[in-house]
Amino acid sequence: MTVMRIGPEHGPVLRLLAAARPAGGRLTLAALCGALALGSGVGLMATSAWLISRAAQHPPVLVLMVAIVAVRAFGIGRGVFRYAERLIGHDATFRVLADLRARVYERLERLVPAGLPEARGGDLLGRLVADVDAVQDLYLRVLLPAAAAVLVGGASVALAWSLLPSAGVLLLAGLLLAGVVAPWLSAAASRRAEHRTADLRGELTAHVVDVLQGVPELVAYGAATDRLATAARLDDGLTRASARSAATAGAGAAVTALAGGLAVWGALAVGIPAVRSGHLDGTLLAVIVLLPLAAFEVVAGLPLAAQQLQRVRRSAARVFAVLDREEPVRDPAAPVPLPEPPCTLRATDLRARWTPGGPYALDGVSLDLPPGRRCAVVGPSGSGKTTLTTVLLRLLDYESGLATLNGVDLSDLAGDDVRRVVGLCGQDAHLFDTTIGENIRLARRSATDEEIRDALRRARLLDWVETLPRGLDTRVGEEGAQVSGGQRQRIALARALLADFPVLLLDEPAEHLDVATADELTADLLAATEGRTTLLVTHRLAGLDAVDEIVVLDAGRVVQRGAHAELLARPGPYRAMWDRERRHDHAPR
Ligand SMILES: Nc1ncnc2c1ncn2[C@@H]1O[C@H](COP(=O)(O)OP(=O)(O)OP(=O)(O)O)[C@@H](O)[C@H]1O
Repeated sequence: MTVMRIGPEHGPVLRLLAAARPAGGRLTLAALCGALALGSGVGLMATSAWLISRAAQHPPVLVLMVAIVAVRAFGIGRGVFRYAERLIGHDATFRVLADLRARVYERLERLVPAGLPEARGGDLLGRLVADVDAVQDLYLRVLLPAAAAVLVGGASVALAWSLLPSAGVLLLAGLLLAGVVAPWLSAAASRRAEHRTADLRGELTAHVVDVLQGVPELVAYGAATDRLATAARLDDGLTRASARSAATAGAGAAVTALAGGLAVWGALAVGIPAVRSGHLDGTLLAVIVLLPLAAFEVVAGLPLAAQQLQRVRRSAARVFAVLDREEPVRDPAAPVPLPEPPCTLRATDLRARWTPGGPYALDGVSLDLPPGRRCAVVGPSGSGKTTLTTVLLRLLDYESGLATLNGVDLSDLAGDDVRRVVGLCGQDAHLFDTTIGENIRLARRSATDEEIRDALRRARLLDWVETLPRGLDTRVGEEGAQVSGGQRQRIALARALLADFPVLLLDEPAEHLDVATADELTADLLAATEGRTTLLVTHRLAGLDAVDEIVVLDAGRVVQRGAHAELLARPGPYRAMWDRERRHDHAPR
């Protein structure tokens, strides 16, 4: 049997169903338990109705025994099956969600930084958390209740029909009104509101994250009021959309209650004449009258489910938009195995840009990094330094020219393999809210405390760590907030040193530090990387006499290259940058 392949050309709901295929068995079992729970409810009502009527005739108690046992069984079964349905249904759903969330996260990892130019952090967070959460409703609140409603609704109609066909027809009509027409109307009325809800929630999360991250600037510039007003406006929109959804849900519930009431009256209207004419046993009248009460419980959740389906559709579309996003760098179908170290990284005449048709951020850049060589790339802001490291890390494809690792084209290697050999310590290296030791151990889980100390020693931070009462176990706070900027960068450097990448890229590691701290850090990291293949991106020139070659970039092109002394010896951009830096450093403050 061929299984239909579901892909991006299909709707989001169909794709969610396909995503649940591995949990199909569990979901079916949950649906069955749900149907048995609702069926027990209907059975309980019908049997109790008969029992009460029959008991009023004072028959021998043995006549009632089977019904009494059935009432007990249905009563217990209702609770047990409901519990089993919740347990199995949630277990299956959370497995599907965990898998989906992991897929979204993996895709985000591959998309950043070039594949999501317009993305906002909060919106992505919303997609990863709230939207993935929202799709659980498809399984728990739409599929399972709908499956149970079809099974139990059908069985209830069949039971009513077998007792009195006209009561069966009335029950069927009522159930169709409450279980098909009301949900359809609810879905139609709430489609816009539900779609707006998912989008507004994403916008509000993005805005709130943006505001929270910028609290110091907003307070300093007195701009908080404006940003809070925008948050309040988005929140109002969300409240209005939610109120509309709630009103529609209320209307759906009202239609269901009305249909249920009409079905009870209808059953009375056809049942009494049937008893009078002898077509229905008097003890069964209570059964056909009370049966709709239980049967309508089966469809009561469907208008809300139809509404939730709209919400799920929108959230799923937002999740699939991330999953379908084209990767900025495509791994080859059959990647070439990673060459063994020592490694030579070479770039020849590289041209690369961030957007197709946009300006070239790198326009003919060549670079040679044989084992042990240290190069610095300098140049004004926007000259393409970071773009070069991004290409060498295989996070952005180059358009022409060639970049090779031991002679193998980077494009023939898997990106993850390249990043096993070429490591980055960036200007905003992230510190996790844990201890200094754990932040460094991230580079190598098996590292011993002694190896971590050694990395810290090379990053010139060990003396400071040893003065701390808790040493390596000192917590660094969120984003390293409890350590200074210089210490943060040194922890990141120690991490990169511990990882022991054959080729190390350092992208402006001293960027956010004051001049004295920055120069000290640069000197220390140059001492720590002696003899290692290193590319240092910087716009400060102090200390660069220690590297083998300096490449000067401007507007994506190499405008000068050579050793520090050579470049200073002749007029040119490097000497102009150097003179500017000196003047700035010696200017009175
Ligand atoms: N993620 C990105 N998406 C789109 N364009 C980008 C991105 N990153 C950089 N660019 C563009 O590429 C060009 C080179 O930027 P790049 O960040 O490489 O310069 P840089 O020399 O590292 O600058 P700085 O010293 O300020 O970090 C710039 O015009 C910049 O606007």
